[in-house]
Amino acid sequence: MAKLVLIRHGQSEWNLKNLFTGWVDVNLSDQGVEEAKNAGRSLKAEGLEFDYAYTSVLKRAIKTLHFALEESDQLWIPETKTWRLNERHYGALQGQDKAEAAAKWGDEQVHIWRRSYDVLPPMQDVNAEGSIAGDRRYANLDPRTIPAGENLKVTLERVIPFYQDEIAPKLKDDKNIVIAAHGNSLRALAKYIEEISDDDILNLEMATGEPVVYTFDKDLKLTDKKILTKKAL
Ligand SMILES: O=C(O)[C@H](O)COP(=O)(O)O
Repeated sequence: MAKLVLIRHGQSEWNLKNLFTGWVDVNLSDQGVEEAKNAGRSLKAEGLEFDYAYTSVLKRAIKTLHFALEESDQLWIPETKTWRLNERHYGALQGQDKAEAAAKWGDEQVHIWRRSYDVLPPMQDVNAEGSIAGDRRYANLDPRTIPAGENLKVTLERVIPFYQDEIAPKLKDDKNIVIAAHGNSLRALAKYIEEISDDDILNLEMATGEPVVYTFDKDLKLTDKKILTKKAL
């Protein structure tokens, strides 16, 4: 029975400041570091042992993975970083205050940008401050692949092929996998794995630093989902 564990990164400095973040590479806050370590302790308490780890190319997820693996004595396992697990690109909203955006455009519009399945945020100008143009970590990507703003649907369309090609075959081979990534790249994965409808995905939230443990049978049918909540520690 293969296990797949999803961990949303611990609180980031921009989560703390309530800023739209997306592809901006911000660090974990002090609380986020503690959340990541706690996640690792709960993995250890559950006896979860992994064969492979995956994360994004953003430090809040990479560090969360490392803190969690260190706390569970598994820092040695093979690890892959990919832009495909990055947070959804929040377009021109990146860097803006979420409360100020709600005051400017209205709560409903901001909620639609944040949680609707297929409404795109305003696109980011390639020359805008904080744009990833020229960022070495994306240098090998086809420029047409680099987003200027994504909704959950577009995020899912880049996350799921990676899952199908890289992760699903390993789960089928009975390997245990941990993924440390982001609220919306993980919502996309959860939507696919749990077969959540386009409407119902609006209501799925991923808490920071709370591992979600999926169990699959040998045909990759989902047999169990368990959330290791923070208060369980
Ligand atoms: O990118 C961000 O701002 C957050 O990581 C997730 O944002 P959300 O809560 O609006 O989905």
